[in-house]
Amino acid sequence: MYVLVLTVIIGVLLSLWYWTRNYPRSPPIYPGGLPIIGHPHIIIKYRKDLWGFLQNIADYSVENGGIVQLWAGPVTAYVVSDPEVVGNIANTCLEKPFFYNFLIDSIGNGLITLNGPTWRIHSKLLSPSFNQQVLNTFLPEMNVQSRNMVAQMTTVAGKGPVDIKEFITQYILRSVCRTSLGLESKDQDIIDNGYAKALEEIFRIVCYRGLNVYVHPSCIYNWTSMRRRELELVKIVKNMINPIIQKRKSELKPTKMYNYDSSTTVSGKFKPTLDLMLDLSNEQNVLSDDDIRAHLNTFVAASYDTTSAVLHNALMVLGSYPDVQERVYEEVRDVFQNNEELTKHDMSKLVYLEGVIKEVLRVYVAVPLMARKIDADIVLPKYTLRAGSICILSIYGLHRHPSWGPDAKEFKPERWLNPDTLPTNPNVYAPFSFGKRNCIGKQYAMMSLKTSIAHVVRKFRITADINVLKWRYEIVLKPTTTPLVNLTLSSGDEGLGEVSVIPNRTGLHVVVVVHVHECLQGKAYGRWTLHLPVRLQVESRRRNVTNGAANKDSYIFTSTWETGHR
Ligand code: HEM
Repeated sequence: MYVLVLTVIIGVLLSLWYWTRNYPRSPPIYPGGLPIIGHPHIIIKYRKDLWGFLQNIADYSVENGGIVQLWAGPVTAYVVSDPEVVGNIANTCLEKPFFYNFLIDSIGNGLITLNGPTWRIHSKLLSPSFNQQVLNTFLPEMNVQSRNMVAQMTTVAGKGPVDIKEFITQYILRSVCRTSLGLESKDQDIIDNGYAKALEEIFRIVCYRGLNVYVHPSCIYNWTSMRRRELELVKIVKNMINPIIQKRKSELKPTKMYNYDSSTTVSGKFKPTLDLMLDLSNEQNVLSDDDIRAHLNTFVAASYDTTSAVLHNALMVLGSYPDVQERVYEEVRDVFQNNEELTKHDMSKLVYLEGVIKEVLRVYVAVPLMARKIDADIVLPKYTLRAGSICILSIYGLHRHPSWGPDAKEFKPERWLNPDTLPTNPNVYAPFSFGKRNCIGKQYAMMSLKTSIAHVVRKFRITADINVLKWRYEIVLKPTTTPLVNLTLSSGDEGLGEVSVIPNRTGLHVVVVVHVHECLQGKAYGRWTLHLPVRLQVESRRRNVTNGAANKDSYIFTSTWETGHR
């Protein structure tokens, strides 16, 4: 009798499973799924190379008409790389799936995790803090922080292959913490040593939980040492950020500086995002202290990993493609001229650099996947995506879509210079997502990347090889090994004093006086690119470089250029 009942139950479950998986108009199923359980065992098998597994699924989706289906028990997920379908879902499904909630427990409910009408209201309220007029006021701060990063990099220039990650992450953190929290330089330690490190670790824990199904249920997760550590970190973050909010509140109240117009600024330079939020909380009573803390944490967390990964990739790419680097250098030199800082007008002149950044974001995509919850059945020409399922949108797949042409996988910044060489369908490019929930910080990120890359390229010649790197998935794609770069000081026309060129038997004997920048004093060695008023052959090589201090802030370099001509 029992055997009969058991057989009937198993039979019903299997039929249910078969029916739901092969629901009429269901997309193709990714191979290897087990009845009822689905695909989790494959994730466990590939846990050491999760990115390899995710790439396989994305490729399978491209090869099978742009959609593929997977499941874990009752949860169905579609991986979509068809540009039309991705566009449709990004615009119509605005809710995030359950695993985004893991972030709420730790950093609060900010724009990334909010759903429904609250997201709509907060998103509308916060967008003014990222409009172009406000971003322009952040530019001087980005220049200052870029110069600090360059000065730090100078200490390792000429010392062979080095790891520059710390300089990059500090640049990103300091700029974003100062522009969003309004922290002054004296508070630098709070940023460098406490807040950011705690947020970074929280993010790592949340990411681990998201990728490991067995710690999804709170009843299990709450008993883990990971959760205990997470709670400690949450406390650290709260204890740091609450006093900052309270202090700023008390500073602003007496002067009634709340009204958010871009002319009133903290320390006479810019107005941080925190001020806008305090204004909204004071005048309109719409944001609580908890909301403010959640939004600030979200901005720092959302920008830190992403923008530093892209900046790192961009510098690696420049080091791997010397011709591209040379062209960026020429453009940057023309735009900077003799100035120390880039202005808002300079931003639009850095056309080639913008192409390079866009191509880095396409080929070395920072956020390769994002997810949405499907709230009502979506009927597509071939398939129906069922309500209650999760949709993984493959940005990685879009960026390799056949409409990019046969060279889709190649790094070619030139394609951005001529609109005719770009795909006609705009949906195949989405490094910052698209639709209504796209990245609020995308202009901020572009401005920060342009400024920092321009400052670095102006000062250094970079050598690296990005093609040796392998990648791991942690929401943001990161290299599995430490990427190393060679930095060599270069000198453009800035700082260049008198130049005398004396022809000799083998070529040209060049004597150059270089006025050395403050931060380079005592370290002016390495290779210098000299842009002479006369055009030398490309194959010119410089040798016999000698240097000696002429006075406090200039050096004399003498060198012989073999031109092959006389
Ligand atoms: C190169 C750097 C960046 C990249 C590649 C990037 C990418 C993305 C992507 C793909 C999303 C969609 C995520 C999803 O729907 O699951 C997103 C959302 C978001 N990003 Fe960024 N981001 C970058 C920089 C920034 C910066 C600098 C900030 C803030 C200062 C920021 C704040 C946000 C926020 C708040 C959201 C959630 C928007 C919403 O749902 O309303 N991001 N970003």
